[in-house]
Amino acid sequence: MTSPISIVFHSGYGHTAKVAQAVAQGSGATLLAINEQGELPPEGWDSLAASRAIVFGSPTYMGSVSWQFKKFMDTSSAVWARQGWKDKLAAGFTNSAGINGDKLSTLHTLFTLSQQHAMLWVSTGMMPSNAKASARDDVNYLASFAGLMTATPADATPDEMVAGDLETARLFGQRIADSVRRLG
Ligand SMILES: Cc1cc2nc3c(=O)[nH]c(=O)nc-3n(C[C@H](O)[C@H](O)[C@H](O)COP(=O)(O)O)c2cc1C
Repeated sequence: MTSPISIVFHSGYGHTAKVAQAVAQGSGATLLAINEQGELPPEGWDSLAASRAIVFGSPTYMGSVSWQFKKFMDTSSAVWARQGWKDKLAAGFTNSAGINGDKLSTLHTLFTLSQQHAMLWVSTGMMPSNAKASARDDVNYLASFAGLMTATPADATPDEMVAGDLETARLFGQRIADSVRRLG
């Protein structure tokens, strides 16, 4: 059976793809990768049209989404014109090198995209790990509420990503799947 949840994402070097896979593990979502030309796979737009929830994912490049993701955003204006995604659930995630790195700016871009499409935004719904005893591997160590944030040191490979961040991504995926079940 096709999943009611799609994850549409771009990843230049494989790190955001790893996060997307973890969100998919938690949510059972279908992955739709935007390629280096900023294009969806052939079935992509139809899959999005059939989805109950769409999760947007992009690396943070220069404090915003990648140009490939922005091309997808601008192409989605055709869907916007007929309000094709109205009342679908939406959520977003971004990965970058810095612990901060202006990731919130990217999440705001994804949120604004969802609101232009009249979608219903799902937050992380997770408490932060922000106590003295908290460790980098704890769930939601980056303390993000608006959407999922993960941070990968600039010289780390996708296989060296922080396990706690990937667990946070799985839990975020579970919350999106729960939201789909609850809201129908
Ligand atoms: C063009 C470019 C711009 C970047 N800008 C930022 C930035 O603004 N903030 C940050 O923390 N990291 C920045 N980075 C680092 C990436 O976010 C980081 O390497 C990330 O893991 C890349 O994800 P990807 O492998 O999915 O492309 C930038 C990397 C590139 C290539």
